[in-house]
Amino acid sequence: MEPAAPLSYVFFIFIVGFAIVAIYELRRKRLFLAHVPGPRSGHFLLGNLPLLSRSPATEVDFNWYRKYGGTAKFTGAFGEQHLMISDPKAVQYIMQTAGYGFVRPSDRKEASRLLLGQGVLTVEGDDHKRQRRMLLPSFGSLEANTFVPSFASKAAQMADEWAEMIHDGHSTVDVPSWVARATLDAIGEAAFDIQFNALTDSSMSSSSTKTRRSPSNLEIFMAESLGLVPTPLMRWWNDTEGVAKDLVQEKRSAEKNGQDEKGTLSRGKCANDVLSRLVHANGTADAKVRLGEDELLAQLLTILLAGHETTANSLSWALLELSQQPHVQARLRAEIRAVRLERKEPELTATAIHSMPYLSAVVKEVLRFHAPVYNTSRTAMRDDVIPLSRPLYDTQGRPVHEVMVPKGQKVLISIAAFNRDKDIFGADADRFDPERWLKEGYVSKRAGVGPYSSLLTFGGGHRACLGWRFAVLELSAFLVELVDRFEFSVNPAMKVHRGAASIMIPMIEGELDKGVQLPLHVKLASVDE
Ligand code: HEM
Repeated sequence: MEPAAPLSYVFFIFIVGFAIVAIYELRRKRLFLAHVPGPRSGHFLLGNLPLLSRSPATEVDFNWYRKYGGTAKFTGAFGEQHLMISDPKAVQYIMQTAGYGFVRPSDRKEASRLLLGQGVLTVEGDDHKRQRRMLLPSFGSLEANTFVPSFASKAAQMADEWAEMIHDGHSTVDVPSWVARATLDAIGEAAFDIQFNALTDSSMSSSSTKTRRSPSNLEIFMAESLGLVPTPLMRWWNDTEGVAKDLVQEKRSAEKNGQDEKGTLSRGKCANDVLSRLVHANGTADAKVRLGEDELLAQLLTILLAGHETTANSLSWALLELSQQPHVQARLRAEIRAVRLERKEPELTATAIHSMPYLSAVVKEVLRFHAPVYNTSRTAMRDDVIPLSRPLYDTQGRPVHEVMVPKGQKVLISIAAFNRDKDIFGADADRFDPERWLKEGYVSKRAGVGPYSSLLTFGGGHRACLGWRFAVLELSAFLVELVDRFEFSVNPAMKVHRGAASIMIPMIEGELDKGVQLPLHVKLASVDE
């Protein structure tokens, strides 16, 4: 009888086999993208990832858009080739036409699942369709409109605090730390009818972006290596190792108890807030589509995470832009005051906001120019062909109007670069100018993938942001209250840095270690303006 092969041989054969399969797969994928242009790989192990992770947010996206158009390949960890795409037709195909043919990468989903549970942000396919169908009615325009007075009252509460801080005619306010708390209060009330009282409790700094910073090579390596662990193994790890899961569970129980005290979850009472509406809709839905208790609770954390820092950071960027462009600020203030004077309403309403075209143009331009979610990832579920609006050229200089991608191809959709596309937003797309939205036909409507105008800021297709109407109205309500009362300016010597966290945060050059911050000068706006 032959002696059993020593374990080391088996291990060696396994490693060699694994390496052969991996190299074959890498080469096969490379062939697909042979004619796609892109930068040289940087780091020997991590490719272009250190450049992408450590550059100011959106800088690489804009450089590659200028150099290669809306389609470029780049190198990820272990030599794997990725696509960066902002070409409008390609984005439309990936996010909309291909249905669930392109999904969120499984490693990212598992990380989100740990944090959020099985909410609409983390599930795919039929589960996603079902959850989204249950959620959609709670996020309609009528529903969002009802929250305008509540958004405005949170803004007014913050404005009162700022007014108290003004001495000798002005004050310096670190905008993100305030707006993070005010928008947390706003989403708490609108989504759950919960008073977080973050504005009155300054120790409750809600912004998790405070602790985020640019990752080291080791951190990038760890994140990418995690992606190589098969999904079932990660799931097993999550389910059994469970420390993080316990934490999430604790959160869920706390939320559940809070809601149960009011009888909202258990009785399905239909109050105004998103969660109550959802619970009510769920209670009356067909059993086949109804969300389980875990799924319901997962939506809670999802909405809080998806809907809070995004809006808070947009507001910071909006106030920075207004500080840098006093003429835009003055024109906006004039419109706000004229409409308020004419309507003489005791509180701000959605109808008043809808009768301010310049406000709408400013909000759109801020969301275009400073999209807080500046990119999003997808993985191809099958070999596929992505159509392009603008051709690439093969080695013989022949135009190619589509890109063939293999199953498993990772795609980074650059929301930021899409929002600067000159074919959609005009030759001056790199300039902040709300005026473009007021000129009939200036912004092309052909790129109809996003839910809000021609922007990709809220994603698009079947996974488009559910809370975009809330975000737009919340931003508008805050701007109305703040710009009516204050004049904003900025120290021209201060260089603002577009911080690359998972969302884009304002930071200050020379003080990046302090995390998110944006000190602006604030004084009471003259009443005669
Ligand atoms: C300026 C503010 C906001 C921005 C820029 C933003 C952006 C986005 C983007 C880009 C996506 C799609 C991500 C992808 O396709 O991978 C998304 C999804 C989502 N957003 Fe927002 N969002 C904002 C505010 C909100 C608010 C206020 C809420 C809730 C009240 C919300 C809830 C959601 C949910 C639930 C999803 C997941 C939708 C799905 O997967 O079907 N967002 N958001």
